Amino acid sequence: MPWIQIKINTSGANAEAISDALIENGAVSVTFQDTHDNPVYEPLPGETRLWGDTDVIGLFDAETEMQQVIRVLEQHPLLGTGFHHKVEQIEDKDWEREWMDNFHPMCFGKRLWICPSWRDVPDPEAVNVMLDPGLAFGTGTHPTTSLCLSWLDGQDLNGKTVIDFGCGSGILAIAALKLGAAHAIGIDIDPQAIQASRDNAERNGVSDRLDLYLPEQQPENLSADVVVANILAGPLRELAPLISVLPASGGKLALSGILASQADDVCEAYAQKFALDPVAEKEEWCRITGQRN
Ligand SMILES: C[S@@+](CC[C@H](N)C(=O)[O-])C[C@H]1O[C@@H](n2cnc3c(N)ncnc32)[C@H](O)[C@@H]1O
Repeated sequence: MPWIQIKINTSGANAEAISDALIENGAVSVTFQDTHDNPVYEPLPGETRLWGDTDVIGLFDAETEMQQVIRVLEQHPLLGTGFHHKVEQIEDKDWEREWMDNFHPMCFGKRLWICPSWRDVPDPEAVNVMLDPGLAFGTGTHPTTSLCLSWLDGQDLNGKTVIDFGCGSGILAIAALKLGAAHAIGIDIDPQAIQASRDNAERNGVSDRLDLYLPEQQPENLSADVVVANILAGPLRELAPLISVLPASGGKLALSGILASQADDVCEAYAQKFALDPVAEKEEWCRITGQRN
């Protein structure tokens, strides 16, 4: 079946918002592509973001009234009337392959790389996590995952225990183990996430140091030196009584999945038990970190 593709050139900072607008207007998938086709995005030290010049490519069903979609997109504050775009009809292809071709190794912080498991590592001396997200969330391309990865890279994790609450692909737990943590626990409500985390742990040779649980299987009185939870603001607030007691006294906490506009609400739910750091932001998302009293 043929498809209609719209390609919009933008900055890396605006790419996620434009992707959301395409999905809201009926795109069945959206991919990001470096406009200049660099095989590997090389961020400046300490910087983690999409390419400066990014093509956002939305794929629509062949029956879609594209002129109507374009009229709606022209109302978007980041696009405007007559925004620059290219529409073309394309033949069906192997979309899984297409997605894999567009997922490149990415660097977070100073030493951590997330590498698609089907690619070569750019730097064998770095801390490399080989990842295939399968059906789970967590490739590193989302700002919330990226905020958590760069925070983990900045921690001294040597010999520490880490809980990854909402582990998805296992990306944060596995990164923590590769960065020196002795033991990690991943928890997720989605059995496919547990499976993806297990596969990725094996791929990275850390499965003997990663325990995975659905919430109902989770042992009582779990505690760790470091806890990361990249879920959404609502569940983070709701689960604050449970998540707050996971870090041991003096232990560290990082929360994400939170829009910057929701930061105050989430901070309020954790402020009693934690000395909170300044909130870190990336695009419209943020990360809250702190140390347990
Ligand atoms: C945004 S993804 C984060 C995945 C990965 N940790 C990352 O940083 O990319 C959130 C994950 O949390 C899981 N999740 C959502 N609510 C949860 C809950 N109440 N308890 C445990 N996991 C939850 C979802 O199934 C999903 O895999």
